Amino acid sequence: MITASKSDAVSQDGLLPDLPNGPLSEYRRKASFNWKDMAMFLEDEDIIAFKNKIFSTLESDPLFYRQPGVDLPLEKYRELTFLRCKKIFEYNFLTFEATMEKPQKMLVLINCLGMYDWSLSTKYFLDTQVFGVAIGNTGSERHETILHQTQNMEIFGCLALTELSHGSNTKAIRTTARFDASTKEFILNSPDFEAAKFWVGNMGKTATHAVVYAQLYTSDGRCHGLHSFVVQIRNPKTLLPMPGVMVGDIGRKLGQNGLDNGFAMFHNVRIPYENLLNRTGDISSSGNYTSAYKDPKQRLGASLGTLSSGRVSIISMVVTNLKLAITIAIRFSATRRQFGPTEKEEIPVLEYQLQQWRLIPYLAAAYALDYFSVGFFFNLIELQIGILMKDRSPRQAELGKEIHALSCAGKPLASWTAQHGAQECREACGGHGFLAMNRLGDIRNDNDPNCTYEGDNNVLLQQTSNYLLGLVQSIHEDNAPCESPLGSIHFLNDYKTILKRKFTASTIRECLDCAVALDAYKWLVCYLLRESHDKLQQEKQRAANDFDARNNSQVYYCRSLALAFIEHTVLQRYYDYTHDPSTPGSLQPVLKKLCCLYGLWSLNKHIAVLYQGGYFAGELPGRIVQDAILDLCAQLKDDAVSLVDAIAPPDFILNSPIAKADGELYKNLWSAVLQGEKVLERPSWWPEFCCNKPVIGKPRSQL
Ligand SMILES: CCCCCCCCCCCCCCCC(=O)SCCNC(=O)CCNC(=O)[C@H](O)C(C)(C)COP(=O)(O)OP(=O)(O)OC[C@H]1O[C@@H](n2cnc3c(N)ncnc32)[C@H](O)[C@@H]1OP(=O)(O)O
Ligand SMILES: Cc1cc2nc3c(=O)[nH]c(=O)nc-3n(C[C@H](O)[C@H](O)[C@H](O)COP(=O)(O)OP(=O)(O)OC[C@H]3O[C@@H](n4cnc5c(N)ncnc54)[C@H](O)[C@@H]3O)c2cc1C
Repeated sequence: MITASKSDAVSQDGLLPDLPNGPLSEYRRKASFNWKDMAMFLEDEDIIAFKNKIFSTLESDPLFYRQPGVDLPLEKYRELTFLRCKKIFEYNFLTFEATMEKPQKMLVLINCLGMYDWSLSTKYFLDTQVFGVAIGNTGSERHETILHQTQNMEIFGCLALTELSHGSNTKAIRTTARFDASTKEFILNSPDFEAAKFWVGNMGKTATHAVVYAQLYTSDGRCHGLHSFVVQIRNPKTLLPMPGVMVGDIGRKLGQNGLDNGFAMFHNVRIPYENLLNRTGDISSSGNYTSAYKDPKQRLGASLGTLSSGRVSIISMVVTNLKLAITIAIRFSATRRQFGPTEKEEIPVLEYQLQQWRLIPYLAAAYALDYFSVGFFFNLIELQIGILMKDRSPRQAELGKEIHALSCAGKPLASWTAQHGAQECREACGGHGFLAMNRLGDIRNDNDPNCTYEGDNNVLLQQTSNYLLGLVQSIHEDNAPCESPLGSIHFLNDYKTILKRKFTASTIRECLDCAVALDAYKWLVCYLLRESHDKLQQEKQRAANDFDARNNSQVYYCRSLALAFIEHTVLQRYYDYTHDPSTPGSLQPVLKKLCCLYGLWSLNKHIAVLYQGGYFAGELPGRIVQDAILDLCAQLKDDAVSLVDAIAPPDFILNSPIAKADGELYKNLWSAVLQGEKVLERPSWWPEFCCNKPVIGKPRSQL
């Protein structure tokens, strides 16, 4: 193990306490790097100190005490989540000034609270950020008071776009907001129960205000499309519904049950006309409608633009889940022994090639996607600054489009990777992975809706492929370069040359250079772009309309294109980072291995297309890619424990007895089981067995 220099060690020790000795120590000794060096490379001192402050505050507050795996009744869980949310307001971990100084702290706070409990994190951020950002992005100065009221919890917010019968198809939202010139108000109506707002987080029990998306009608009866409005739905003094509002809770979900998702119907609800969030379209007091966006399609895009910030943040949230799950599975696998070369000696299950192949690629994915998520968040901040500064330059517009395209594929890639990873980790921990107290079930179930909310993954991917297909014309006209603010499409300028390339590596050793996977990805994206474009043209000739043509070009074409494109982007960014000369020499070898493993493992899922399109030929490419994956897993297995140590939260936050930092798997699990409520008591219904014996074959009357 390589150790830190003396001065580094001093600052590290304050921020990153030593991990306890125990059954994990052997793996820790075998690591090729110092986990503290890694932790301090991944995040700077200020961020680590900020995380420590959040974690230690929660741990020392009795309100945040919890027993692993305890299933609270719904009402109790909602109440507790609300009380904790209120406490987060009191702690005020992140002031406005601190956010402005270092915006990424917002993401850190979302994730730290999420690591503790996602219901708490989403509750808090739906109010303070999702509601707040929607107002900030699409409103104007006249809405500032509402933002202030949110910050000190005078009011509580939510974002209501989805309706009972429409979610993805936002154009078809049916709630109406009609301007009444006589009173200078909008009147909101839900035409019927199918147009009730539905699924809205915080709306079930707590929200007093909602950003409501509705079709705007002027008094001449013209519809100007989807706009957003601030609507008061409950009285903040009583939490009772406002006149004309029917609001309720949609009930128990598959996860995140501390959060109250709700519905609302509006019956002639009057709001001042100033409550229109007027960035994309405005109405004068006399009722004249104006908009800078003449094209209704562009206007729709602009009013939905605010969703991008949620999607970008979700990428980081799901990577956090992957980090939690993989920490649990790796620590468990390093301490769980099963079978061995001799009857006397059993080996940790992490020593099995099969276990390594199931887990270590997810560890690599956690590192690569984490890096992407943070960098991409900075890109979002740049976009946000432009929005707030009212930047109307072409670059700002292009940045919005590129972030939309990347987030519409980034969220699917990351949320699915976390979802599959959490399930693999659950199974990798065998039966103990299925015990609620070990938390893998909660991680999986709380992660799951990320595949759906802020846009269904499969629907969103179509936005990314649309963006790429829109570039085909410039690609064919050589004098119109493919350019974008973040550079994600620059490589398409070499489209024609890239398509002529073939896989040239002939040994496993050559494949261990990450550039091999990166080159293959460049070819894959170009190939899928060409094939998707051709497929779409063929379908257009065959199908009755463009709608059918597009739908029939998704499977194996546009969908794969969007995923390959985002995988390429993630890999390219991670490659540049791990190969940067400023990356410490002591960490570079392990980081490069992670990069290479993530690249080859992801690429391996496209192997059929690589053969189909002729980039791979013969049995060698497929074989050496697979052998290289196994080789990298074997090389990384002694680093795996230290790699999770560098990203794991403290035990109190991780909250999984099988994965505590001391590695005392059995002692911790046994003690958690014995501390369970009534664990050694006979059941209260014991006489049902002992006295009231059944008469076999004769059910008793229930009366
Ligand atoms: C600092 C931050 C902190 C944040 C802190 C986070 C905390 C995190 C807690 C999260 C907790 C979960 C909270 C769940 C909250 C919900 O789930 S809210 C509800 C979310 N609902 C959705 O996302 C609905 C999904 N559907 C849609 O967004 C859109 O309708 C679709 C599917 C993207 C487009 O549908 P369509 O009718 O086919 O329209 P389409 O013709 O493709 O689009 C029109 C144009 O607009 C453009 N466009 C559409 N959307 C956009 C956009 N967003 N941007 C730019 N352009 C766009 C299109 O690209 C297109 O442009 P052109 O191609 O014409 O140039
Ligand atoms: C936990 C949770 C919290 C939520 N919070 C909020 C919130 O705070 N505010 C809010 O407004 N909404 C919220 N939502 C709603 C969420 O945004 C929607 O569920 C989401 O946008 C998907 O819409 P939908 O449920 O109507 O699915 P649908 O659009 O009905 O999709 C159903 C299925 O059809 C497929 N499909 C649809 N269209 C196509 C197509 N064109 N091509 C191919 N397949 C297609 C989809 O892939 C999906 O599998 C939340 C949802 C959940 C689960």
